[in-house]
Amino acid sequence: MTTPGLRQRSAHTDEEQGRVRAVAASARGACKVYGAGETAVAALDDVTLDLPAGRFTAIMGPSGSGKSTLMHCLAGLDTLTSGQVLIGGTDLASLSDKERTILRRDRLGFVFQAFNLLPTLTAEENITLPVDLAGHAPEHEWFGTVVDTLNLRDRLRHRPSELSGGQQQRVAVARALITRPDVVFADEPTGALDRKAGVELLRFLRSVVDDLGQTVVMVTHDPGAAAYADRVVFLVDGGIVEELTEPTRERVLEIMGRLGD
Ligand SMILES: Nc1ncnc2c1ncn2[C@@H]1O[C@H](COP(=O)(O)OP(=O)(O)OP(=O)(O)O)[C@@H](O)[C@H]1O
Repeated sequence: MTTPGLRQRSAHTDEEQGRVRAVAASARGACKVYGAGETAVAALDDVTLDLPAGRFTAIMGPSGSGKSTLMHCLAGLDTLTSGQVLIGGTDLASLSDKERTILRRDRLGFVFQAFNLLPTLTAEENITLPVDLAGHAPEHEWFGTVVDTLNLRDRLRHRPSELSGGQQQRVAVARALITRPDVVFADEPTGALDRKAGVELLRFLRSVVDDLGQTVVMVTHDPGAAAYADRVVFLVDGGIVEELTEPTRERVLEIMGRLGD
């Protein structure tokens, strides 16, 4: 996989201008323990992390290092044992279950390895589902921008079974973006795609960040995929052990080798 030029453009611009970015989401002293007593597992061990707005962050680490747990806790899909998660300044622990569900629906987007599209709905209906469920009308201009950025304009009337895997995942990304979320969480988004479709999807995710100013966080095992991010955070045994800005596949591979994956 080649390193895209677009990523370097945004990273350099930031550096040159010394710009301080807003934080879209953060974890503060985040700990998560599963089980109790002798069988207790510390899946997250004092993680403090800021996710800057308008950036693409990848989370990597060996199997069992806590990547999914971190993403699930950041996204309010799971709760911490101690510490804090803030989404745009809102402490998730201060919300009731219902408020947290609404925050997830209105302010976060999700893309999973399996596309999770509804088979009976068209691509357009799948994309607008989150706003339809919230009882809002889709913003036409934003819908058009998202559809054009993801090159889905001529696929809107197709059902998922009439789309390639890559196109289905682009519909899933468009659906994640339709509410203009604070953060899009992507869990192995290229895991079910062949190499070519995977590269294409990563380029689209890059342009979602560069052209639409969205914030993307991606868990991946693939060093080539991580190289599309602005920054890679490496977890081992539930803690952040290393960070890399302007990653290349080679640098990511080298660090992962050192971390024992
Ligand atoms: N629901 C659970 N109950 C008990 N232990 C859990 C649970 N979920 C995760 N764990 C444990 O927490 C640790 C971190 O798991 P997690 O799934 O976050 O790692 P990961 O880095 O995403 O792994 P992988 O790359 O294999 O998906 C592991 O030791 C795992 O066994």
